[in-house]
Amino acid sequence: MSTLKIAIQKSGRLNEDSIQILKDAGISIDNGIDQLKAEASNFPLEVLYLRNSDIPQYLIDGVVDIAIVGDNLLVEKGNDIEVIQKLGFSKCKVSVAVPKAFDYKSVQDLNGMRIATSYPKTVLDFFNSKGVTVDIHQISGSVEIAPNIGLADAIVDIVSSGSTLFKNNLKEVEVIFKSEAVLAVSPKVTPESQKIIDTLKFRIESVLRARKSKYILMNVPNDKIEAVGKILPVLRSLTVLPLAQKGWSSVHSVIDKDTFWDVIDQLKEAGAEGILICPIEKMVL
Ligand SMILES: Nc1ncnc2c1ncn2[C@@H]1O[C@H](COP(=O)(O)OP(=O)(O)OP(=O)(O)O)[C@@H](O)[C@H]1O
Ligand SMILES: O=P(O)(O)OC[C@H]1O[C@H](OP(=O)(O)OP(=O)(O)O)[C@H](O)[C@@H]1O
Ligand SMILES: [Mg+2]
Repeated sequence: MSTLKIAIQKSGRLNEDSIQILKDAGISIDNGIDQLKAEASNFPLEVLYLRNSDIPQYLIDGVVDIAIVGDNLLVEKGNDIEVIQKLGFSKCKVSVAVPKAFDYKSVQDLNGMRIATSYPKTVLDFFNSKGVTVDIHQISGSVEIAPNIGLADAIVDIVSSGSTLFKNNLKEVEVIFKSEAVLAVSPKVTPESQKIIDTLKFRIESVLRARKSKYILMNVPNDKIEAVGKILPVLRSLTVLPLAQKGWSSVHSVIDKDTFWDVIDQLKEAGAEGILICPIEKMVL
């Protein structure tokens, strides 16, 4: 059987979450601290630990079959590298920011200005689409300092909490797009590798689904089950099991992790008691 080659970031913001998602998908690998390559012990997968910024080119060349990479880098690369799964971590925005004192009204205000960035193609495409001409200064890091040292009038960089902008006296004025870590596939992938990719994707989907959900159990008087059932969004139907105490049942379901506090209040009002919320490890539909 052939082995799938996957690229993940060697060190940085994506490294730990990338390894964790593979582990949660049942694949055991080392953390890449002292090595550039590792074989999974229980899945046909070879992991290459690379610089995030080098990964799009490795995908294009077919050096790796698949990768976990920041979507912003695929956008910057501009080739049609297929994204098969958004992974829900390393969420950020690629934004335009200007000094706080800049009286910004619209993107036209940046016509003829100098923009510092690590993402020149993204910047060019964005301003071209708005009919605005800018002068791009490409730098590879510490972009937010550029306006303060007179290198640029504005910047395009990654924004997450906004604290780097704040500390450098800048304000976000345009969000070009939102990014997160994604699973991307090489255009040169072979049919044999594709089969392993399908298995891996299936596992990762189950992990992501489980991360979004909680398992909920509660005791409900039998005459209130219908009312409780209306509150619970269920996969197929509720699981209802009789309790030792006559007239009561144990009701089980799956709920969205972000909304369970709201749902719990409604369930209590509808007559549910002894509510338990548990994590779900995997969820296969
Ligand atoms: N502050 C942030 N919050 C959330 N996600 C971020 C943030 N900064 C960057 N990211 C996302 O994480 C990815 C990796 O960022 P990181 O700073 O670790 O690496 P890098 O400087 O792009 O990479 P490398 O040195 O590996 O080439 C980025 O491409 C982006 O998608
Ligand atoms: O909005 P915030 O939460 O402040 O995050 C944004 C900052 O995070 C990233 O830098 P990082 O910390 O990865 O440093 P780097 O430039 O050395 O990669 C990015 O380049 C911004 O500078
Ligand atoms: Mg960074």
